[in-house]
Amino acid sequence: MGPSNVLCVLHRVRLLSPVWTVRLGRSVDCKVALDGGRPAQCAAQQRRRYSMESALNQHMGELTARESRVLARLYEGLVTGQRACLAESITLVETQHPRKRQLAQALLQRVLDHRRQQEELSGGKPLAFRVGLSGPPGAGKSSFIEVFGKMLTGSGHKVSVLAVDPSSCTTGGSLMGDKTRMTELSRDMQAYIRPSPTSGTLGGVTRTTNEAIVLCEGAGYDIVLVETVGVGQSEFAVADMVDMFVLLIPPAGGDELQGIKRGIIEMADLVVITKADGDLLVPARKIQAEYTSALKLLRKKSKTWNPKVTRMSSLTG
Ligand SMILES: Nc1nc2c(ncn2[C@@H]2O[C@H](COP(=O)(O)OP(=O)(O)OP(=O)(O)O)[C@@H](O)[C@H]2O)c(=O)[nH]1
Repeated sequence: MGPSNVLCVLHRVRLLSPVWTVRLGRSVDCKVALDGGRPAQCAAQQRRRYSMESALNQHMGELTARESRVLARLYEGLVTGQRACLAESITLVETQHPRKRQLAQALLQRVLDHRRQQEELSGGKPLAFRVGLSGPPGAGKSSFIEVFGKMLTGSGHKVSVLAVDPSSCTTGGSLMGDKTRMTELSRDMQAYIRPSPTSGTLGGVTRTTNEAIVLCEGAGYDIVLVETVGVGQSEFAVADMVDMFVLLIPPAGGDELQGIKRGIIEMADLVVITKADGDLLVPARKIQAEYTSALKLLRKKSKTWNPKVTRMSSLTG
């Protein structure tokens, strides 16, 4: 058992994902809000898509010559996969400055248009797969992402990691997305790691994260991992933006099922019991059995997918 197990599940889910996201019956508003690039899966989604596009157009005032140059530079750099331009573009969408917000909206519009063209060329298949990863502090999320991310880049994927940390709103910076937590992956040229500071509200998490996802996809990253600390409301918003939501649970710490909000368990498509090695292997097995029973009691969300519980170790596989 190990990250490769998760990779297998991910591949299976990816095959199902176009029908699956809709069948799960989730609110897909967040995902569709800025996601004109995905093939329209139902009339309602299409309606939302058009209303978002017209909203974007309305907000776009006249750009100055300098702004147009900045926009062209960022767009060209982004779609040709330049990491510096991706970083600058994400900073732009995170801004609170009204004029820069307009520029960000114009950039997003161009990136969405580009992605739509790319998707048409690939026969309507979504170009990227989004995975949300959540768990309590210390669950082993960054260790898992490090190993899992390397495995994905090793099999030819381009991976971006967005670390959402709503607690950082007072400083405006992100504490959680510190690159030093994923040293190997941050050196990998096929991976891009980005803390995603928020404007402090749930709406802030939703907007900036959603827009950052769109930019990463526009820059050619075909797997987008969104990491949240499973202690607030932000993971509910993130769960709605992704194709697959993974809950990471550590084996130690007492009554784990009590400690995790039931609602988050209900959102999970895959539960991963982390640190299943050494002395923690036995408790990991026990928790795996508990979660397997707990998930059986929950209402089935999808006809095509049953949430799974697996265990892994970032140290031993
Ligand atoms: N034995 C063992 N320890 C692990 C494993 N994965 C992570 N750890 C340890 O668990 C601790 C927390 O790991 P992190 O990966 O930083 O956990 P996190 O969920 O990202 O933590 P936050 O950044 O606080 O949210 C570290 O001391 C790791 O060395 C594992 O697979 N096995």
